[in-house]
Amino acid sequence: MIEVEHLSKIYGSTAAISDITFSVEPGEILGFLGPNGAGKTTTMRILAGYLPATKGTAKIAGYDVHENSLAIRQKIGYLPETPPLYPEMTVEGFLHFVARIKGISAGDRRQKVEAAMQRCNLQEKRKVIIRKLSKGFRQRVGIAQAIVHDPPAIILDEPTVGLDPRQIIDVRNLIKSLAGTHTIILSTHILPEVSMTCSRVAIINRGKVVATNTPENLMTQLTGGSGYELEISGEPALAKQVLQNISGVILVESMPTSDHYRPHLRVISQPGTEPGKDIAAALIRGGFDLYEMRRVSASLEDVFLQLTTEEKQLSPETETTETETTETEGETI
Ligand SMILES: Nc1ncnc2c1ncn2[C@@H]1O[C@H](COP(=O)(O)OP(=O)(O)OP(=O)(O)O)[C@@H](O)[C@H]1O
Repeated sequence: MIEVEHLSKIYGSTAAISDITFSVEPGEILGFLGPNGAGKTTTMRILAGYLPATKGTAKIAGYDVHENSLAIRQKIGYLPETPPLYPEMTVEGFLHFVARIKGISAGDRRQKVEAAMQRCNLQEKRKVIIRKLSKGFRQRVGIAQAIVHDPPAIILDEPTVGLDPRQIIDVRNLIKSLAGTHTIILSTHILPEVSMTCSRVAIINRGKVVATNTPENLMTQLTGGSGYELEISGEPALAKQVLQNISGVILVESMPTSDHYRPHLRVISQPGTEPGKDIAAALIRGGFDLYEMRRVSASLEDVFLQLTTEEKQLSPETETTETETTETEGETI
């Protein structure tokens, strides 16, 4: 549904994004995760047809976003970081206005606006002036304006920024409820947002996509699976030898402890294996005491930090050398 190929954007001498390639399958929510300045907003704007790329292509529902920027606006709903609202209008009045400028026929408008309000749980606020709404409700109006014409693809740029914890949960649930019938790309710098909301994640850092996968696979791929932490007695080097021969064990390493503590070991196991029972049995057989054994798994945070600090890449990326382009943009509804 969304296909991005070798996309780059250069501002003067700054490469905001550099040769990025990814796709979003119909009905899925892709989290576009990266730290501040990584290039998320730039990518979202290009996808929404508001900013030309320097190089590469982006297609939504088969349309090139640059060559068909008018047609593409019928195919997408876009929520920029700051929702484009008219604060003096009522919720219902504003959504009717948006429906009209998005080309919905007069006969269909009422039904489409009702459907968007229902989806975003806004019926009780229909007569309220937008200025008087809480930030959470304003964000729901922002999402309602993005979906009022029932677009197949939705682009959300940092949709929960500035909301309180309760509002964040509401907006995330709303986004999840849109999956299946819509294809969604959601940019965020918040790690839990992707594991809670998205079926897949593309991690972007310094303008490059450094990994794309499900959150679970990313963790497995980068850590070689989950593992165990052990507290034992005896000589750690000997224990390592014993443990390294167990089927399913990839790596055994000593964990730093001060001298007067018992040795601690970390055992990394192959994805899909559960060698815990064998580990315990081998240690006891080998004459070691096992004081503690804990299951540990990497968090998405570990993966993110690894990818964005060491710039470790799961797939090779190519550098681009490009020159400056001019930019024309105007963020209207
Ligand atoms: N109009 C512009 N002119 C020059 N440089 C820009 C412009 N817009 C963005 N940049 C630069 O491009 C890079 C990517 O910016 P972008 O806003 O896309 O990142 P982001 O991931 O959305 O970050 P944030 O979460 O902080 O908004 C940054 O280095 C930024 O300073």
